[in-house]
Amino acid sequence: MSRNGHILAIDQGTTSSRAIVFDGRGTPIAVARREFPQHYPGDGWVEHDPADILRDVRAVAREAMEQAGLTAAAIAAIGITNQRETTVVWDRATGEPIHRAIVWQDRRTAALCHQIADAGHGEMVRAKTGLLIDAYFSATKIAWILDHVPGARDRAERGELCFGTIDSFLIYQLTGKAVHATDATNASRTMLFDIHAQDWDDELLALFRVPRAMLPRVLDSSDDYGVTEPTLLGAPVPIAGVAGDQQAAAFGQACLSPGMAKSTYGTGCFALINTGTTPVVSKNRLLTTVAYRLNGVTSYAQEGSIFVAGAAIKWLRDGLGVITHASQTNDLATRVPDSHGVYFVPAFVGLGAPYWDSEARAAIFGMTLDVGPAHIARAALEAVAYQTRDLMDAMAGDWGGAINALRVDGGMAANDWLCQFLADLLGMPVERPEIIETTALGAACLAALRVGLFDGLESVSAAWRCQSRFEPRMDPERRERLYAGWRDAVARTRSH
Ligand SMILES: Nc1ncnc2c1ncn2[C@@H]1O[C@H](COP(=O)(O)OP(=O)(O)O)[C@@H](O)[C@H]1O
Ligand SMILES: O=P(O)(O)OC[C@H](O)CO
Repeated sequence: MSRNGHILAIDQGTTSSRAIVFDGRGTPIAVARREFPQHYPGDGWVEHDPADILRDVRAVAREAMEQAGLTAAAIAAIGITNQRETTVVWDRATGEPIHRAIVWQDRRTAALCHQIADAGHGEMVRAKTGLLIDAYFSATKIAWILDHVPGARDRAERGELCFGTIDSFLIYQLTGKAVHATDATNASRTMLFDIHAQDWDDELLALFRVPRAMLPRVLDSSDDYGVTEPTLLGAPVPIAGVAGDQQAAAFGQACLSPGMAKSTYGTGCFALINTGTTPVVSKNRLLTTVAYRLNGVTSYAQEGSIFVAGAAIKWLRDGLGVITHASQTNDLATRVPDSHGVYFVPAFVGLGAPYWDSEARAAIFGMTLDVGPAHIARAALEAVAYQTRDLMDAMAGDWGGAINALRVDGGMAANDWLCQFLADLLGMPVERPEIIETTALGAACLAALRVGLFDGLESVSAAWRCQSRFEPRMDPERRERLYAGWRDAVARTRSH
């Protein structure tokens, strides 16, 4: 951020809510974070209590401001970024949710999705939304709430209920119920939004049985989202930037021209490549999605979503007990010359892109009696790199042009060994930025553009600085041999 003024970024994620204050040069000066409870009320069901989310977002926003020693007068704007697809339905008059939020990971509508796909709607959905019919996206989650909360469907038809992803729910609440809006990146994850026409689509609304009256207005990612209630920070502050977290990360990584790619390693892994103002339809089961929309002009991305990355490391810690801290995997991996032929396919909740096999389950292959914790830890890290290679090969096939480097971020990107192995396996440089909080930075940049702290996209590129660059070192023969072993292991976990 080139001029005076600070930006408050709110990053509402799957397991925690964060608020980060950025100074005028885009440097984070204060961070507050709270974890909140996950609810698993059924097999494959995952819910969040929107009241927990709202309470924590308010709290972390104030904590970050206090830490930074700032009042609302010093904040030029707020940027919001969020876990995507997660669905909230609330009462327009009171703002009260009528059900807990159904989280993106929730599989309860998988059977409904199979039915809709079997009825032959896949092509139409794909052509309009860029998505594959899957329980991951919001559409069938909304329908589920309308079908299971008594009277909800009629009330939704009458316009008494609002639907929103988490961004939209927060905007509604933080503006004192004044604004019901979302941005184009979040809309593109609902399976109800035509990414070419940039509008909700009647054919999709009819197919998924979602009344138009409950939908938010779709604005640019850098836009006027109203002002916060004075009680939040002591005075009203404009909300000026909004994007889904993976799109915000790509923006914060300055992936602003075609062919630039990022991969975020948190609970899951999400790789995005900017394809410019032309949406590229994947031949390799990747998603086409909105990267950002500025001044009414849409930039698109291709996305590969992997459901388990850091979650496998968490499982080594909490499930298997072979480590006490995730960062120990770095040392364990260097303690052995290789994984001793062990492959760990972390399909704990099925496989995402490019396989989309929700019935596949995790497995560890190739164990002999001399395999120890270091080999397993190494295999778990390697799996993250192999899955990224799956995505990057698919992207390269669709994209056609050169992908010169992969920019990485997220909690796992702190692992040097992983970054080096990733570069080796991709045969491509891997770049880690100085500011690892790229998701929040992206939301801050979007807000900064709107309120004039940034002049244009060049300022976003200038704010990105490389901290470490990992060059590929592995010989190609070894790289391909290792990767062939992974492909074989994946084939053995597939459900069909
Ligand atoms: N040094 C590390 N090496 C490997 N994995 C790590 C390391 N640090 C964190 N992780 C993993 O990264 C994840 C946390 O990343 P984070 O970006 O905070 O996730 P999220 O935003 O999805 O909650 C955890 O699953 C953790 O196991
Ligand atoms: O909250 P995260 O970082 O796990 O990201 C979740 C994604 O947006 C889901 O699509």
